[in-house]
Amino acid sequence: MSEVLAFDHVTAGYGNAVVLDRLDFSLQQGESLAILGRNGVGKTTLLETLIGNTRVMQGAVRWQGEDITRWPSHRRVRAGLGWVPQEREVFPSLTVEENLTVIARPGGWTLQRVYGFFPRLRERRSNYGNQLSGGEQQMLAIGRALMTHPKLLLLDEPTEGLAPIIVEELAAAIRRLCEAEGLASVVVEQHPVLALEMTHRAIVLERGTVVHAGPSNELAADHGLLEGLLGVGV
Ligand SMILES: Nc1ncnc2c1ncn2[C@@H]1O[C@H](COP(=O)(O)OP(=O)(O)OP(=O)(O)O)[C@@H](O)[C@H]1O
Repeated sequence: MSEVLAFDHVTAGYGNAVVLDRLDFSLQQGESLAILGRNGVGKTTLLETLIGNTRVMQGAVRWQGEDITRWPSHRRVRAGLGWVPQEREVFPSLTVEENLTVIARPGGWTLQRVYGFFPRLRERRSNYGNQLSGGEQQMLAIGRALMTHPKLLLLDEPTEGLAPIIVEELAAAIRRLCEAEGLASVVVEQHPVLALEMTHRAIVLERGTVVHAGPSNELAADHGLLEGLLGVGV
């Protein structure tokens, strides 16, 4: 396995406000990583820094051996970073099919392949974005990222506000994308147990820095550590 993504001592934030403080982590080819931590520790900011929406004051972000720290977002997307934002950002007045095709580029993922992956989107292909349930919107947001042919999916709280049965369906789809399609992923998730089920490795943030890094299954099995780091009763 080779390293595809690395944060080397990254200090980043918004304006003069520092949120990530000399943060280090790396990701191997095909690996999925959970970003855990209490509210406000910088999880979303880490994803925003990966896609190029923050100010990096120090350190470097490396993707497939290249220093992308100063690259604009669109260049990062072209280089294989697939962004699934927290707000889903589905276009409300476009149909499912238009949402999928509006930013599509030629490549391995076609409309039919996305529909094969999410049959529910095929059924809803003529519905407008604002007629979809939360779960369908999330599928559409992932489908839209797939249409940019990512090598790494960045998922910000993909199951937020969804019914438990949809959460299970989405978590299974995300796992399948990693295992069957070989996509790497970085997942920010409020539910640590679910996040650990979905990923190979996890890091835990506190005040913008990594306080724990290790295999997801080991952290999931260590209830005392999990509770100490995140304050969750499991
Ligand atoms: N656009 C922004 N401009 C200025 N400060 C911001 C911005 N977005 C987030 N912050 C601040 O950065 C800090 C970290 O926020 P972030 O959303 O990254 O944390 P988080 O761990 O994802 O939190 P949560 O679990 O609540 O979503 C917070 O103090 C927040 O107020």
